[in-house]
Amino acid sequence: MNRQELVQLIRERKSYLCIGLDTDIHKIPKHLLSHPDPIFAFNKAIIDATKDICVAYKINTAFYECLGIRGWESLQRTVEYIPKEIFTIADAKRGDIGNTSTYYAKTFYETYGFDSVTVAPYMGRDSVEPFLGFSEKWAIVLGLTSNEGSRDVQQLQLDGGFVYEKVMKTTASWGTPDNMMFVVGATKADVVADIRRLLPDHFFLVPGVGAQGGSLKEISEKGMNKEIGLLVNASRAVIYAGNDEKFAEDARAVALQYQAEMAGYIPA
Ligand SMILES: O=C(O)c1cc(=O)[nH]c(=O)n1[C@@H]1O[C@H](COP(=O)(O)O)[C@@H](O)[C@H]1O
Repeated sequence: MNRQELVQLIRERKSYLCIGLDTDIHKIPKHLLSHPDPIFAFNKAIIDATKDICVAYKINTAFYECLGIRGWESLQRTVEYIPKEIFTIADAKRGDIGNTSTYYAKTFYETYGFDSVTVAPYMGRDSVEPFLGFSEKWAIVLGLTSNEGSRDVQQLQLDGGFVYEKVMKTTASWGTPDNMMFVVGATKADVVADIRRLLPDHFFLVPGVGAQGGSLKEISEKGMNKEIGLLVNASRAVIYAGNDEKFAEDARAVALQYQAEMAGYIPA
């Protein structure tokens, strides 16, 4: 999916909601466990219940990889089930020497057909560039992450800024706002306006609302650009809103609350 299509989808749906399919076999409703593929059964119900109000689904591969071959099958069924007009993110946080990154990129873009993959930029230019050479595919690079540990390295002070600022500015020069986005944690709303000034045109993937306590209001007010430029992810707060037969309905109700709030922040 290209940037124009993504922006149009956001405007049509008045939504920049990304739903995180962090589907944990231990947390899904018990009645699904008799299904031949419980993870897919859960995801299918969530997708059916929310596909008209979100613009992206983020599949965190950890929850699938840990189940071995069956997990990869659930992942594949899920990504194939997501309607083509919705942006898909493989949240795999990859990045290695160039030769290996090329095969990570092929895995997620070609074998599984995702629109994007999350990438850790620590190994530098040759580890990120292989994710940028595919038409209408996106590398979503870790910028300032939502977790406590972001203080350990990302928020260290350098001459003239923080490590994360240097990393984001440098990494941005390897791609364009048409093939690269950045992860900016919702829990870091105090510096989002500064990051937006540094990178006025890029999309930001913003995880950390809901279970991690980030503010949708603050992130929206400080992080939006003229093309909206935000995908705000919620995983647990949406998908585990309920835990019985009506879990998908409960997920929709929470997703609708986010969407309604987002509609209020999108300028006419
Ligand atoms: O890259 C990510 O998606 C990510 C980056 C980050 O800084 N913080 C973060 O929470 N995430 C992911 O976003 C999701 C957040 O899940 P919830 O806290 O349940 O909404 C998880 O899949 C995390 O792995």
